[in-house]
Amino acid sequence: MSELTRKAEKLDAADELAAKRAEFVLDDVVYLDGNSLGALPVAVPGRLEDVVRRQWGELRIRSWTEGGWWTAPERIGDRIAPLVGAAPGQIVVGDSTSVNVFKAVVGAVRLARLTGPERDEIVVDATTFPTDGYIAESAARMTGCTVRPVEPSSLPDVLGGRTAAVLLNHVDYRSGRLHDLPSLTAAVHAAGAVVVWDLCHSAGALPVGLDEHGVDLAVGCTYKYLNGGPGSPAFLYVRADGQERFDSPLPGWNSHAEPFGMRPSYEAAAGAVRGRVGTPDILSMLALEAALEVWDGVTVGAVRAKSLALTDFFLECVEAYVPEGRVSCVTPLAHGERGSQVALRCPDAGDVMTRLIERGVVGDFRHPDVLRFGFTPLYVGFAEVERAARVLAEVLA
Ligand SMILES: Cc1ncc(COP(=O)(O)O)c(C=O)c1O
Ligand SMILES: Nc1c(O)cccc1C(=O)C[C@H](N)C(=O)O
Repeated sequence: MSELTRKAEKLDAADELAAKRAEFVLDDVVYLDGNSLGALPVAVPGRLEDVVRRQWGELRIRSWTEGGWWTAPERIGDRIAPLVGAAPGQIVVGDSTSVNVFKAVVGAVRLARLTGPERDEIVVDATTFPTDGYIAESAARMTGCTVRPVEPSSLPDVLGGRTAAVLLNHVDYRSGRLHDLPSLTAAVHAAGAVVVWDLCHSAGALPVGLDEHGVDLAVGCTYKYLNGGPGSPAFLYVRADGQERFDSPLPGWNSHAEPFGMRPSYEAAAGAVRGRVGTPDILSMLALEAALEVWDGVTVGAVRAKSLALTDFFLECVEAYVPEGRVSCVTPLAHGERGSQVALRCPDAGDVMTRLIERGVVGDFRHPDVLRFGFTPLYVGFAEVERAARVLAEVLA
């Protein structure tokens, strides 16, 4: 037994989250792609069966009221809230992340213009996941703004009296770099602008502190570290003291103060409900609700501690096993700058990932040359990490 195998055994034995793995459907594949699609929680199939057969099949329309379907977006938002450091009443679940980026960015420009009508720039993280950039472009055209791309580290240099809104990713999807949410939020506020954070790669992986750091608006998906399933609905956070001024560009009837009043004129509901649009996707939404039960008794702090230990150990194993110079690490080594993934660059990354998957180690490939490995602390163990690095070294040899 090698030294690293022994170390993995010790780390697994001391892992306080180890028992959580049994709450997921897993096999002997090393699954390091939870930053794309989280694994299936054991509770989900049975819950969906009930939702379909009893709630839909037997109760039918009654489920909207008696079964709590109508209030699911806010109820599930409140279940996500503590995971991202938000008090209740500020998060609604629904629609895709892309749609919520649209609501948040247009809403942010409208908020900024209440006090600065001349503001006409939307600043966007230059390395953003593409959908955010595409939507910011469209939001800019609709609001008479221009988009200004910037590396997050240079953000303070471009902020000014013209900045209306700033859209940033908390963790970069490709490199795994964690951006400094507290200081960047403070810089945006000092310029009198409104910030929107995309939490897709941090929600459920590390502490976010939305309320603590005074974030205005945030969006995130639920199918990565929150394990809600393929295409599960996203979430939108609107800070409590901005809700009354939040003017959604998609004011569907579900966000109306009195939706069943069927009135021709629009009056926005109070609270987080104002972020809703139309009829929620109940099957996906209630699958997500069941998936979130794995968080009972788990703190985000414990998840973060294990996440850092997993990524540290993976880097240590890669360093020990992989021939020198064969890959270079794109993810920052400093804990304060690392999300819950490790990205390694190598010229033949596409082929390498195909061969890794054939050998039971699943990560993903991001164009043009990045191998991405995501570590979900609720179900990934240290022995698996050692095995992944060992197989990677064999494939690269
Ligand atoms: C940072 C980020 N934003 C947005 C998305 C996707 O948005 P949507 O849920 O609308 O597909 C992803 C991943 O798919 C992402 O990584
Ligand atoms: N949302 C996805 C999908 O529908 C299919 C495949 C992958 C995804 C992803 O989530 C990709 C992911 N956001 C990324 O960071 O690359």
